[in-house]
Amino acid sequence: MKPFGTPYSDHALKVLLLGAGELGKEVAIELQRLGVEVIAVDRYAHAPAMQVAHRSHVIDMLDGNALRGLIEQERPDLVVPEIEAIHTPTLVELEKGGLKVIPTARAAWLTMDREGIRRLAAEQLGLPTSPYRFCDTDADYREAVAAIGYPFVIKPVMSSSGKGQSTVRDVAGVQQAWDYAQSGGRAGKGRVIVEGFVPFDYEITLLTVRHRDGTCFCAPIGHRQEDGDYRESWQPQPMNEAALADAQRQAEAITSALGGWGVFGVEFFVKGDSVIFSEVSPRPHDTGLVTLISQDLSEFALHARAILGLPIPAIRQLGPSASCAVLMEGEGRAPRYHGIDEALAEPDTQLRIFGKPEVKGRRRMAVTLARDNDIDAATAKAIRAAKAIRIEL
Ligand SMILES: Nc1ncnc2c1ncn2[C@@H]1O[C@H](COP(=O)(O)OP(=O)(O)OP(=O)(O)O)[C@@H](O)[C@H]1O
Ligand SMILES: NCC(=O)N[C@@H]1O[C@H](COP(=O)([O-])[O-])[C@@H](O)[C@H]1O
Ligand SMILES: [Mg+2]
Repeated sequence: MKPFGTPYSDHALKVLLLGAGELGKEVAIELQRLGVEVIAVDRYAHAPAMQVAHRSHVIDMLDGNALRGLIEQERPDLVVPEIEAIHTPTLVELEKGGLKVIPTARAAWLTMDREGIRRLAAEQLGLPTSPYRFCDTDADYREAVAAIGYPFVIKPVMSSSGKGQSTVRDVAGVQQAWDYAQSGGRAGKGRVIVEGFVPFDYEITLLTVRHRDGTCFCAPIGHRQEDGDYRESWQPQPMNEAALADAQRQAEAITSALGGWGVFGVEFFVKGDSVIFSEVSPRPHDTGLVTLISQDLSEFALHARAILGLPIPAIRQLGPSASCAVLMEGEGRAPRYHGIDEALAEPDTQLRIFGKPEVKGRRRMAVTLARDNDIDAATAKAIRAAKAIRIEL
């Protein structure tokens, strides 16, 4: 293996993070600990990962020319996508010329669009999924609704964190859900997916790590979502052996089809023994923030090790744990955080404040982490800590 260099020198090992949010901030910290030079990129200044990177750039990552220009200027050893909204065809092109993209440019391209990953999972690999249809027009949509029936979930094909997503229970909600999907996608108006609603018992994220010595799995993470965005997550989610084995089999199938090295967040719905694939992130997952307190190597440390070609001989569980997202709603800049002392008063509790410079609408600003004797106690403790925090604009 090549020796690691020194940051700011001409032999530095350079990582370009495309997306500089809270997940990238933790990846940047882990890379820094290994002496890697980290360059953070996002659409706005002072993004969380920029605050801990060696250097940063503000560009529109959906602009192929801007993206190409920056990569040619920085000449990184690795490009690490942190969000989906990137001009991935440019990454595919540059990869042909030798650029290394994590996990692969094709994986970033396929997963930025719900259609790419759904067709790969359901039609090529035969994984069980909800029934689905893709629609471009109002007429397609009406046909899809008739075919799929109620309740259904509609999402823009390009969106994340529940943006533009609705669950529709009867005919009264059909039009409003279409209008919301047309305004909530990151690429503006366009294609949507209509999915049959899966009446699951619980849902999980199975963090799957592809590294130089093979594939390994973290213990399953259970989570609760509201408006398509995660509120609390906990680990380990109890599962029967058959369901866990099936989830691991499906995670292995989808991640090996995507290829490359790194952490993947594979999302499943579980009903009884049946495990239904939902989607996959070829990068650390927000519900995996719990691993900051539940594992000796968090999902961010695992991502850093995997992408650098380092060994992962073991992942140690530290005990039942939970995370709770701290959201803020409103409009303004430079918020103040009150109640941090109260939030950290109980043992085995931690907090990460992301340092986001601005709020417009609803935004995740921090996360609380807790460990306890069981997942219910850990979740209740993480929620108490989150409730203690008041964010003032
Ligand atoms: N077909 C479905 N049936 C039942 N629930 C669903 C379905 N699709 C989505 N959901 C619910 O909405 C949540 C968010 O959906 P999904 O993961 O597809 O959105 P997302 O915008 O990609 O979110 P993220 O980027 O945070 O992963 C799911 O975790 C689940 O709780
Ligand atoms: N579900 C995906 C997810 O959690 N992504 C995380 O949120 C950031 C965007 O936050 P913002 O919308 O507040 O800028 C992203 O950069 C990533 O860290
Ligand atoms: Mg999801």
